Amino acid sequence: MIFARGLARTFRTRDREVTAVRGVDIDVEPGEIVGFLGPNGAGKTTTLRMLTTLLRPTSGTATVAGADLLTDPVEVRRRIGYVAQSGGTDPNTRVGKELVYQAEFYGASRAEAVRRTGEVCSMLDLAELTERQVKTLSGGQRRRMDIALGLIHAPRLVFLDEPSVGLDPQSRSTLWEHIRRLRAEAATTIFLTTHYLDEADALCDRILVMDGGRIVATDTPDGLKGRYAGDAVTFGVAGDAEFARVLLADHPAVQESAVDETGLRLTVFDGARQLPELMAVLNSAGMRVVSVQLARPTLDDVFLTLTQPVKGTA
Ligand SMILES: Nc1ncnc2c1ncn2[C@@H]1O[C@H](COP(=O)(O)OP(=O)(O)OP(=O)(O)O)[C@@H](O)[C@H]1O
Repeated sequence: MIFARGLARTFRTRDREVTAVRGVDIDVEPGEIVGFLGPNGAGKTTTLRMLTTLLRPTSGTATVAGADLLTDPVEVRRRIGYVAQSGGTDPNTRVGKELVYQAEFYGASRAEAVRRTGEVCSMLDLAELTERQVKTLSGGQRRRMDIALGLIHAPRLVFLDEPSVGLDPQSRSTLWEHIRRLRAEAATTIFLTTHYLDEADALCDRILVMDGGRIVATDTPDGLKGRYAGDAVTFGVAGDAEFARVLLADHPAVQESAVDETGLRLTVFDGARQLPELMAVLNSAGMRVVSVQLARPTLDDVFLTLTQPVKGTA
């Protein structure tokens, strides 16, 4: 659904050149929900704007929803939906009217526009709100309306730029349900940017992590956790914990080791699988293990492992 190779963008300011995106390859399969993560200034928005035809790449090629980004941007635009961070909808207009207008803008007849408005409203639980003025909607309802606008022409691929920013936890989880439903019921492919690692974890089949204009990792949320941030394993031992540490510190799966008041603390890649062997090493040296704890890493751990703070930014 997205096939991009070497996509790059440089901006020229008055006194210097800023390379925002340094040649990225992106592959997204039909029906996937893919999350785009990265610290401020990583190049996410610039990449999204290139993929949605709003910004011309300095170099590289891409096919988006089956159309060529460089030679056929008009067709790309017809085939995709783009939901920006804050909608520019007139606050006084009514929800249903705005959706019908948007469908007509994409070339639908009035009857077709009304039918399509009914469909998206039912999918996003907006059917009760079509007569409401936009300014009376709650934050969560407003975001759902923005998404409905992005879906009105039934695109096969939709880009969501930070979909749940500013929403309370309840509205966020409702929105996530709706995003999952879009994929389940309409087989829509979804490419979203987010700063919330829990959102990426809850929603995405795959995550691309961007840093310094490059994609530094691509994997499933669990794959990233397994690969880039080891599991925390804590052994309580009867006897000398430092001796236990020395026994295990050089084991190939052990990344870090330390002793504190809770016992021997290890960072272990693929901890659940390694645990029996680590215990066997201790047992065969005569150490008795009295307790074991295994904690999986969070995406925050992965994110901090993979991304570097940019100098000069907070
Ligand atoms: N029009 C522009 N002119 C000059 N520099 C720009 C322009 N747009 C973006 N940049 C620079 O390109 C880099 C990447 O910016 P971009 O907005 O793509 O990052 P981002 O990952 O979306 O960040 P955020 O999470 O803060 O939205 C930054 O250093 C930014 O200052």
